[in-house]
Amino acid sequence: MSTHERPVAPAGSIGWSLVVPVKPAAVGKSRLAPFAGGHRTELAQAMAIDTITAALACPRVVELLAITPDPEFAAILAGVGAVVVTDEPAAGLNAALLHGARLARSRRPEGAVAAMLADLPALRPNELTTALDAATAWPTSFVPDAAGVGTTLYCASPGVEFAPRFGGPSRLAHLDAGAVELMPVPITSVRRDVDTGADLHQARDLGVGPRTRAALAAMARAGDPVAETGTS
Ligand SMILES: Nc1nc2c(ncn2[C@@H]2O[C@H](COP(=O)(O)OP(=O)(O)OP(=O)(O)O)[C@@H](O)[C@H]2O)c(=O)[nH]1
Ligand SMILES: C=C(OP(=O)(O)O)C(=O)O
Repeated sequence: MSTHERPVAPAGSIGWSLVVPVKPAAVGKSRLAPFAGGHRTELAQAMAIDTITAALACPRVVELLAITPDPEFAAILAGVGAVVVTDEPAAGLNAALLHGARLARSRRPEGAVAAMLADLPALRPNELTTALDAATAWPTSFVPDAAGVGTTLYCASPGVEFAPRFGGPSRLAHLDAGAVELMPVPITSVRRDVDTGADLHQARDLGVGPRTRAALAAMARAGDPVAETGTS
């Protein structure tokens, strides 16, 4: 467990265990390769660290479990305050999330559990608070990604089965499974996932965290077109 100082949740609010999956940076964010070139690994790591740092600043997040098979990156994530979990059973995203959620519930049996993707570099802690507070009204709920196709946050209230269906058109998969779409609430930064150069431009305009800003500056120095002009 980290000894990092955490914001204090107001009395009466529900605390969440947040499970955040992170692929090894060397293979993750492959769709950014055409735009980030040699900076892709650095950028993928920077976005994950900014996402996790912002989530840990949300007072509703009691514990953040980062799931990664990458030991070097695990040490960095532990350094910013995450509880690091190994990627088991190494059977893809939803299996890793189920593993993380089981562990979260073994640590906090009555707790609420959510899964959030690690590619939200403009995440605002107060907007995550808004989303998690809205989620407390429903057994299961989710936040669609900015494109309205995927999902960035999936939430299961205390005692409710945690059954994430991330991957591809997961908005529809979560709706089909009976999860409630948390819209419309002002949570632009929770929806702003980054898969492409165009997404990166949008996130930069919203305001990314310091690690991502530094990675973009390094890309700009190297003459990367997205970092310099925002074109994809
Ligand atoms: N621990 C873990 N995290 C995963 C796994 N698959 C995906 N993720 C994470 O889940 C989120 C969404 O992943 P994807 O969209 O599949 O992959 P990506 O790395 O974001 O991007 P692409 O390589 O361009 O598909 C990211 O935070 C990934 O790091 C997995 O098998 N294990
Ligand atoms: C896995 C997902 O996200 P993406 O592939 O867009 O990162 C998803 O939206 O379910």
